[in-house]
Amino acid sequence: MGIDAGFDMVPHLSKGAVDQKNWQSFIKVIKERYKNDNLVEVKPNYLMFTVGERPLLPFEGHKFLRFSSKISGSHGKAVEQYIDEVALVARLSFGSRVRRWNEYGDSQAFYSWPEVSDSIESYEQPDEPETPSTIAQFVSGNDPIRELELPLFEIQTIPGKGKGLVARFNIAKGTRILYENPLFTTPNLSPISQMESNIATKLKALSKTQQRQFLSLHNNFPGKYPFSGIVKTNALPCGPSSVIGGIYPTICFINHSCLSNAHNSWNSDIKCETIHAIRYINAGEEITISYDKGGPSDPRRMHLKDAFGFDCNCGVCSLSLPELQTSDARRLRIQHLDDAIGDSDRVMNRPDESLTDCHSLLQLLEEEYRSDADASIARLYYDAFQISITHGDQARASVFAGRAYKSRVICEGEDSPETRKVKNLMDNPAGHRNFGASMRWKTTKGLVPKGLDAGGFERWLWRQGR
Ligand SMILES: C[S@@+](CC[C@H](N)C(=O)[O-])C[C@H]1O[C@@H](n2cnc3c(N)ncnc32)[C@H](O)[C@@H]1O
Repeated sequence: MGIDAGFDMVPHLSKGAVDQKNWQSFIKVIKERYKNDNLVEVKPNYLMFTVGERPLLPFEGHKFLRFSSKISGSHGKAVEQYIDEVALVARLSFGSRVRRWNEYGDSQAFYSWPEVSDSIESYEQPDEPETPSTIAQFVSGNDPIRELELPLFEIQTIPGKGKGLVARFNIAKGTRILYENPLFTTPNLSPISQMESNIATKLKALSKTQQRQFLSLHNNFPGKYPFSGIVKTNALPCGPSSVIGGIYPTICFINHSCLSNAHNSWNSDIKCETIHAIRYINAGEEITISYDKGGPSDPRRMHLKDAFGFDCNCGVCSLSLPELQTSDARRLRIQHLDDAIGDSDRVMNRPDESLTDCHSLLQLLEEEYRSDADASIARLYYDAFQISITHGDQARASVFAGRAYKSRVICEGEDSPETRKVKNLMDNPAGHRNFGASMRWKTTKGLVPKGLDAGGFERWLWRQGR
């Protein structure tokens, strides 16, 4: 039996410099205090008090919600003493943000247990470093530009490309830059005369302002079918393999780059196209998305010419010949690995090879796209999830789904149906339809190892050295 007791940090700390500095000083004091105490262990990402329910203090303060344990048994007194001491030091650093509570006392715990256990799970893997977009955000962790809801971009003329969107402020990775309902959606109809009359009918149903917005969009295919030309130049598919295209008043001004800094995605719940920054974008920089699916430069440029009617002059297409050859070789290998990973026979019969391919693909994506490959990386981690869960490995599957979730949040946001799907699978990997097809790698979710350093964790995750 026994009672739960501890303290919560309310509100929790931000990623801002002030909170982080205070947390580091707090951790330093705690480390110093317990440096000769063999019940307090220093792990790669947290301090562990090896009494009671083994409460932890993470090194990343923004993740911390609660320090607590059940106070019972022969160690009861010792646990209580640790909680008292740590709470006292925390109070000196964070004042009334430190809220003491116990199960039978007057003061209640602030956070729910699922929130706390999610936060504790996140201690295992450190976050990627982020670059704040303003000084205020650097100091306090809050983003005043977002709070004031200022538009993050303006439409400007871009040399050689017509109009385009340019960032007005520094934009942090993962920021939703804008989202828009389509003016209308349309399938790609044939013959083109039918397409033209279908669009004309849709246009009639729009307001005058919306009609003007449509007619002001660029047309790379002028001639007998002007409406179809505008649609061909500007439509974005409503979903990765959708044959329906959407036309947007602002999003259609975003130009293409083969190494884009933003990602477009159709959110079927809110019926909007969303644009997210997939890397840090500097104020004054052009915001770009990718109109195609990658691949080496010749077929890629041919596709852009055929489908959208322009010769791409982006940074990748303008590389020197040796650099372009290196990029092409990587992109070709990316395509081959992608195809090999999709082979379901291999997933079933030689899953270790499929997983090794996922790992190689991850490294290639990071080399070719640097940190800007979140959409491809989300897909890759989802593939690794599927390989693991097909063979009953819930532990690795939950980690892969967690990583797919993080990447989806960056390029689509928390409210995307795809993001929610991978989040559910992270919590309940066995809920996937392939679970149980084989039990060759059977594990439970609780078997994710704890306390490994980053290299050791990756070797475990990718089943290396087995
Ligand atoms: C959807 S529109 C983008 C907005 C367009 N720039 C405008 O002025 O309305 C697509 C067209 O923009 C131009 N464009 C987009 N990306 C480009 C690039 N990387 N290089 C050259 N032209 C580009 C091409 O004319 C393309 O057909």
